[in-house]
Amino acid sequence: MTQIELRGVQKWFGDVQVVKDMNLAIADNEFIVLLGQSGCGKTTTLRAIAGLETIDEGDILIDGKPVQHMKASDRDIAMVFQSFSLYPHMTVYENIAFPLRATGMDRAGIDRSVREIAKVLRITDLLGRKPSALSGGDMQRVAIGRALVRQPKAMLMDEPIGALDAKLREEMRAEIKRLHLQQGSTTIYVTHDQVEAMSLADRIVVMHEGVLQQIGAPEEVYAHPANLFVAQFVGSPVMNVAPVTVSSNTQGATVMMGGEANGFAFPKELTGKLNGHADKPGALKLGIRPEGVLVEREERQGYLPVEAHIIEPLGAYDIVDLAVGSTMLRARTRAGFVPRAGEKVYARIDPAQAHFFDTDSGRSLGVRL
Ligand SMILES: Nc1ncnc2c1ncn2[C@@H]1O[C@H](COP(=O)(O)OP(=O)(O)OP(=O)(O)O)[C@@H](O)[C@H]1O
Repeated sequence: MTQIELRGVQKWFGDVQVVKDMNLAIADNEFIVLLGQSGCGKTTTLRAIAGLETIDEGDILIDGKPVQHMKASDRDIAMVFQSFSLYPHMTVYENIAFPLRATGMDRAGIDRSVREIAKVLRITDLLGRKPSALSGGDMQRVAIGRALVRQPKAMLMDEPIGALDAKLREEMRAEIKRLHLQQGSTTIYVTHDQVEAMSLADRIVVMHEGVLQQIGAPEEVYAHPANLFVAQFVGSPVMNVAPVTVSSNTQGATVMMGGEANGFAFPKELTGKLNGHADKPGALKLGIRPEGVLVEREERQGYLPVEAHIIEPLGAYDIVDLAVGSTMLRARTRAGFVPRAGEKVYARIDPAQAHFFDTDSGRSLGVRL
């Protein structure tokens, strides 16, 4: 049982505040991913939890007990870094056994634990090798084995697979997930890669400039981003965001984009849900993911004529840039659906997938249609 809680954590490096009033409660066995751009304070947060960094204000609690004044070695937390940090002169077996030797465990106990974790990580065959004879993925398996072997209260991982090539990263991602499901330890994982975050996390914590932006299950963060930063950081290709104006009559609402001539039809309840933003010029931005921009080759009721500019074939599907007046919208279509750039096609915005944001604060207005 390990719960971790951050209450009002603040951290400065000199004059620069890198973690701002961080509050977070992590449940036992939960896999939490801290996601954000380089420099947003993820690593500092992780290191503070591990005890490798002090904090200036707030509390860090492990199982309800404040630990911010406790030494790293007394917190019983294991950490895995991007650089593998194995002892080069020791075999894989000795590397994994090392943390157990320090605890004074007897030889038979150590042997049992090392073999058990090696089996889980499928590296039994490698126990006799030196790190120099391992692939990058195997080195990281060993580093994970060494971290897990003493059954720590929690496992912290800082971009553990960031240095591996794309194919291996995908493999290791699946393996880390399997390991977590099998071992079930409370895990905090740092990455700037949103695909990694989406695929691993029970909950994602999105950070930006030291400030927690949103905490939620991957599907929640993807489907209901709290603000423009989250909306454009999570999801690939990036969500389209454009300034819009909204007008309405008895039939329905119209969302204008890229000039007055381009109006997309929306249900009439939209205006009521915009909290007065519809009447304020410049107050609104619409966000729509490429899969929410629907494209047809033939004219259809409710679709606007638009011109296809660039077509990016991505194998399973295409990403097509569509000029809607002066605004460019990226749509996701079936492969080859729009045959050529320059083609006139017809587009609609799926109201159920549309997001509306306050221009000034960037906050989502929480409109659900
Ligand atoms: N020891 C330090 N002294 C001064 N500034 C630091 C120190 N460690 C980190 N910083 C700064 O604090 C900010 C947050 O760094 P941090 O490493 O936590 O970010 P990050 O989101 O993990 O980024 P990355 O993915 O690049 O590691 C950065 O601007 C960084 O330059």
